Amino acid sequence: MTAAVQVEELVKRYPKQDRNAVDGLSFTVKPGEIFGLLGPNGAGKSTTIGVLTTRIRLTAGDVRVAGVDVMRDPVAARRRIAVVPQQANLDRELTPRQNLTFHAAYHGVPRIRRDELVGGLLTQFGLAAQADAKLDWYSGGMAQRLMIARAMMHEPAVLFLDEPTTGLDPQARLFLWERVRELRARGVTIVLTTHDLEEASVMADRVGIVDHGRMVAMDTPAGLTRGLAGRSVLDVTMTLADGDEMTGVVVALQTVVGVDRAEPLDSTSVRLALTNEPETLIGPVVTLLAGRSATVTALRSGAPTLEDVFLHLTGDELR
Ligand SMILES: Nc1ncnc2c1ncn2[C@@H]1O[C@H](COP(=O)(O)OP(=O)(O)OP(=O)(O)O)[C@@H](O)[C@H]1O
Repeated sequence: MTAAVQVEELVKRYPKQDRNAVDGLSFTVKPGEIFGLLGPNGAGKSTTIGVLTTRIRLTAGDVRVAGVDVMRDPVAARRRIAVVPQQANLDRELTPRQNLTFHAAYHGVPRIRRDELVGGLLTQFGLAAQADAKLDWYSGGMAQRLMIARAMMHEPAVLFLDEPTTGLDPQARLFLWERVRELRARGVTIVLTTHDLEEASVMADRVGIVDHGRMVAMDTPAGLTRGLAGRSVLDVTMTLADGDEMTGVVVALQTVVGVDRAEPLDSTSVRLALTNEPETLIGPVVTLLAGRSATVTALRSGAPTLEDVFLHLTGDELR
């Protein structure tokens, strides 16, 4: 079976830069899969998507979408893909229906097929009632739904979604996730870039974590968290002594044997990634905090999340 996306040893070096933005990246996405591409800022995700969507010329490597080589035949590649950017780029002079039909016409979809598709997509994305209204009053959620519906008008094999639910409320997010799953059920392959690790773990069949232009891990979300087996987490909520600061507490907790990493969750709580069982850490942690005159008000242990995997692999320094 032809892979929906095939990236082999991709290298991209921007002009006048002394290092590669993408540095020998390889991955494959199967047809009908939702693949999440994750990574810290500057890791090389946008550059990779730019190459896949023919916007950026690669320096070296072999990149194919739906079997088409993006360098050899970018026009054919563009016919097989659709991109939904993070920023709304709808035509506000047009109605939602016109946004869809004009897009399809631009892509050479015959009128009969356009008319067949438009009604179904407006209904699927919950936009049928406003199909002929002015776009001006569209909410962020509606605009995002319309952009995905529009992207589907030329029936792409692969859909690229950049941060699809950033800024949406929980209802809008769930609605969108459901629609994206429906597209997958119809055989559309989805490549998702996101900083929302919950979105990645809920939505993606597989996740690739990129750092410094390389793939540092690739598996199902469950497989990635299993990889941190034995590394449970302990969330500690406390009242600090007057004059004490969370940064100092975090540094101190980092020194406790069995604590792999400590990171502040907010001004009163810290998450500890553990290499030992949580029960064995409660005593030392409470004692250390008591020594700083801090009072522990809540303790919660749990399994690692995709966020823990992400931080474990990419470190916690700011990029
Ligand atoms: N047009 C450009 N010219 C020069 N360097 C660039 C250009 N675009 C990106 N870079 C650099 O390439 C590297 C990868 O950037 P890229 O935007 O692909 O990362 P990213 O993972 O998408 O980051 P983010 O999550 O912040 O969007 C960064 O070091 C960035 O500064």
